[in-house]
Amino acid sequence: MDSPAGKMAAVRADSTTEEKTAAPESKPAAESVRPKEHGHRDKRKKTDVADSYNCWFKTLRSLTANNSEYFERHKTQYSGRFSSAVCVLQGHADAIQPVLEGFIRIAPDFDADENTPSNGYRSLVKVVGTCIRRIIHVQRKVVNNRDGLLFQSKHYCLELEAYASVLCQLRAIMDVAQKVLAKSKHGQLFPEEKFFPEFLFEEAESLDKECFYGRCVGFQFCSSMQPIFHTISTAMASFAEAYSDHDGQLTRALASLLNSGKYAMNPELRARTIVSMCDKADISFCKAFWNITEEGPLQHMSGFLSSSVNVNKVFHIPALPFEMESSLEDGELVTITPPCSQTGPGPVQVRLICFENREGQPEDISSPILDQVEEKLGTKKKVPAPKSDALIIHIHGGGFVAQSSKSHEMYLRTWAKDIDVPILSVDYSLAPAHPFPRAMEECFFAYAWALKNAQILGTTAERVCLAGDSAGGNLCVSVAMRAANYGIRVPDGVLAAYTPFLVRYTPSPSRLLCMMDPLLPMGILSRCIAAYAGLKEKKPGEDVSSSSSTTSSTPQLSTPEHNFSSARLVFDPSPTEPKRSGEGAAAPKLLFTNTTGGLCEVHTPSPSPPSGEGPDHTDIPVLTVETETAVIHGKQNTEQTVDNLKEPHFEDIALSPYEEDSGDSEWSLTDKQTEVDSPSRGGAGDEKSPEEGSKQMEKDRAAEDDPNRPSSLSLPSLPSLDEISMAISKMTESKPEEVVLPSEPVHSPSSIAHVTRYRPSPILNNPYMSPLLADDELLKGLPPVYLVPCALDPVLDDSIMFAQRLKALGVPYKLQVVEELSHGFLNFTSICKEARQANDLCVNNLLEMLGRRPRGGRVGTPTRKV
Ligand SMILES: CCCCCCCC/C=C\CCCCCCCC(=O)O[C@H]1CC[C@@]2(C)C(=CC[C@H]3[C@@H]4CC[C@H]([C@H](C)CCCC(C)C)[C@@]4(C)CC[C@@H]32)C1
Repeated sequence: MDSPAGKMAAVRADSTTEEKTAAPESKPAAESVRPKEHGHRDKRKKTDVADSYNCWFKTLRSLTANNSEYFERHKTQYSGRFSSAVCVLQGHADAIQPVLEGFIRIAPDFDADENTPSNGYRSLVKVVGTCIRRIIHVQRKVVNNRDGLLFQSKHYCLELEAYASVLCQLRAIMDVAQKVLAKSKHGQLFPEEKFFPEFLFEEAESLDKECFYGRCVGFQFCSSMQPIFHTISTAMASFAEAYSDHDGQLTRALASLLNSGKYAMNPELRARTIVSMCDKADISFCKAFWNITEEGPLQHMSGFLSSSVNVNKVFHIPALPFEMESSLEDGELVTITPPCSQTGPGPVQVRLICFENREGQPEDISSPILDQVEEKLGTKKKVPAPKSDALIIHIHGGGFVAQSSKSHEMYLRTWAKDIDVPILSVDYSLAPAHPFPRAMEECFFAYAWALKNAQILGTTAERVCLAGDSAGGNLCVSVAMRAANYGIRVPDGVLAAYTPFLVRYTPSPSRLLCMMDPLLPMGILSRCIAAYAGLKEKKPGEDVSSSSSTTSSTPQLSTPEHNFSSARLVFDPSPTEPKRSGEGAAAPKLLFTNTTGGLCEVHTPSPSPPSGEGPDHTDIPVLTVETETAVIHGKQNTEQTVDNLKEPHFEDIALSPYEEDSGDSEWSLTDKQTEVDSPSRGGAGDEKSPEEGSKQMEKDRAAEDDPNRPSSLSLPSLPSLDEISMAISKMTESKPEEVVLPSEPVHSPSSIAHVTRYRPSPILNNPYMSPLLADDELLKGLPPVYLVPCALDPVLDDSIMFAQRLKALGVPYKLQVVEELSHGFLNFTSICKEARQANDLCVNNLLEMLGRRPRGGRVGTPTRKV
């Protein structure tokens, strides 16, 4: 087998090829994989970015002045609210502009490599830019329509008020981001551990997040994602209500269908429900909602929306130890023992998906229904297709607490058809019933078993890769590290889409995006961490010093506090050597090796996991196949005239939630932000000199070189309430009516009580839980890693920092940042064009790992040269 170093040479980057071939079709990632430009083009680009931002702020000011003046003169039912909304949001815009410029200036220092201009600071800048442009769009519509008889004054007023609140909270988030920056070392997106910033969590948690879940939900993403987020958040709010009133997944699904109308009609009510649910709901709510497509009428969705496959079977890998050849020493055998942590040994449920029935696969593995149909149509192939030479082992996401191979079937079937390789997806046991390291052990066991038993999966497994999204990507990397550590064959590549690599309560600029993320709100993320780590959530006022592992200084993984069988099974987090064959091979009944090869004594039989907590693990000695039906199938100034304002300018892009995205490059800031230097900001014309901000930062950067200064980076501070009020009163004398919009970021005292749940714990230092914490030796064993994060995803920084580590260690990697899409985009491939393009990118990565030609001749040899 090729050594990782050998493979590295084979997959080394030729980003120019990639750019040329990928750009037209795969917009989401192509922008961020575009190589750095040089010379005059590069300079022009920097000026473009600076100009764009200047223009947006100028345009906003002009429109605000125009609308403000208009509504002062024309008194109508909503005129007061209009005046106050536009003035308040202008106040926030003025306050945020110098801060934004500061971030634009420092952001390039945090990129993983010069060809990938992406990190959490860039993302925050981008989000603020998008918000400003949406406000411009709404204001321009007001200017265009306000004199018309059919002018929907209430609608536009509510829109502007909503965006005023969003901008207000963005100010607060930028403020928290500055504090994160101040605690971070140069180039590091995560602050140092010794600065465990509880106060940051307090601030972050206490922000009023409702504005992000109402009518502006998902505003940061591309236009085609917005109806999706309106639907999901409506479903989430109605499910939350149904969840508290009913038991049973089906009744809840039906009740939420009935509730959905009111939440669809009332975005503010929806937002309140979601925010309150995120504060209060426990992990079982997430499980129930995230699994909604697995039961009831939605369970057949994938059948209609995705490709048909001939093989789609669920079976169990028996909990029996087996031996494998060592990849390190010829002839040596390594014993692979069944997963045993927490609940004792148990089988692992897997799903085999294959486009066609292949040689070696058991007879009954193809679909009887499909067989009958094909027989009738006379298309039935009597002879199975020959064995494939490749295998994909897939590990699904779901925050470690929910979902299964079934909920990810939609894109897996498409992969099975497009790549035409058997896919084995692992239904690992879920937290909190099965905390770390159970899932990792099961995935590793399934990986090793699949290598050993490849022939019955219809493959010779000459090329094998691991692929996972979100939490599943994390598990894939851990499995690959473990394979290297065990000395067994490592996969030929790992695909990790939007993956968390640091599963602990560490802030970062991109993580601040969870304050507004429709899928991964902060309250839910923190509960996923606690569930996976087996930590008990600390209730306000509760003393955890005696109850938890948090106070333990032992480096050993401590016992999770719930759902723990009486089996004394302790997982040693240190990456020790596995048991070699003949060194006391396991006796599966009572004594068996634990995950690291040490002997464990079982005192009680392993209980079956409760239903809904992962696969039903009854110990079965043979491979069993469950039959499941295979489904066949921008010069403007304040003197600008109204007419000018009505004219569409270069920055007048489609911003309405339901309007088609223009696809203009203005949308995609990342590629324009490559190496953004200090932009000259003299022309903005506002009292707060942005240059002051930049100079201040320059000083800070110089001071940063002083090794004796612990916190070195800082940005200009936000203007105070008084400054904002003065700015507002300068623009208008009118007082707000009815709605009082915040002129300073609002904190909600009710949620402060929940911050107590963020606390460090030794278990959160485990490298198999957080590969970013793995030592160099462990990471060096990894095969090429293909990272596909999303620019607007809370876990973006995880991939950026992981890529930085891999780069430093010489481990081949490829980093392609997907723009404008949310975390979980693979789940939206059948309903969103951009998600489909991003999926194509993942497919091409997989093809490449498997030694095949990429589809459409796109994507050359990608891995960055280190
Ligand atoms: C001060 C700073 C604070 C920082 C705080 C710390 C932050 C910690 C950060 C990282 C730690 C990592 C923790 C774990 C990460 C978990 C990652 C992870 O695995 O997350 C996945 C969780 C499931 C999900 C949300 C997802 C993707 C797709 C989603 C699915 C799409 C459609 C599905 C709907 C139910 C369909 C409904 C259809 C209809 C309208 C009825 C939906 C929403 C189900 C849930 C998934 C990502």
